[in-house]
Amino acid sequence: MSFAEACRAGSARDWDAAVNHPFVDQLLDGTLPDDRLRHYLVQDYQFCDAFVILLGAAVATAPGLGERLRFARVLGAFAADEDDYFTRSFDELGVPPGERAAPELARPTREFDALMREAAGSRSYPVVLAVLLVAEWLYGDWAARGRDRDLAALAPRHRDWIRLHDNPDYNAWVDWLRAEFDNATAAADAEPAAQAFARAVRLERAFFDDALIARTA
Ligand SMILES: Cc1ncc(CO)c(N)n1
Repeated sequence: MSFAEACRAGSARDWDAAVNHPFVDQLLDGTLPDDRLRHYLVQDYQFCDAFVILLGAAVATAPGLGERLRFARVLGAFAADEDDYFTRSFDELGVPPGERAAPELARPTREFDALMREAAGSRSYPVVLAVLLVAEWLYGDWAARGRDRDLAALAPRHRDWIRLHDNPDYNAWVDWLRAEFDNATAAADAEPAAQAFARAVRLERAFFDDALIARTA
């Protein structure tokens, strides 16, 4: 078992709970109420802010030009496609500018933000990779559940969020990140990376929990 697989196995309860979360079930079924999607996307747009910082830290701490360019390309694609998705969905859901830019943060959002900023500040490539890998791999895992569904029947704000996290480019990026994580942790003290990995998985689960239980603003 690779180190990445061992980390995932060590967090299997939280990982599986997140991948099979009722939020994901409802998203895949097209039954997710708009007020829940709205809450989730408003919080996730704040997640994206620190995620861009984390990708920037990956650019800065990667061992060489090849890896640096890989992160830089993903950063560019993220800044375009993902931001377009948010803008379109916020328009459809009638989210006002203030709530897009500076909403009240839910607790898992604050904690995830803190974890990503800490990881970026650590300037440790394995720790940066651990948090990036969880965010991308876990999202790839739940989105892959859509493969045996008729996604064409879904509203674009549901369908596009699933497809952003399950397409050939995205899947190749997750595979690459996983291999990079295995390499980087083989060459360094892996314990801080393993801890960051476990913390990130807990927060992914909490992030979905919050999306379903939080009160509508
Ligand atoms: C909370 C969360 N985790 C992971 C992703 C995918 O990077 C996302 N958009 N939001």
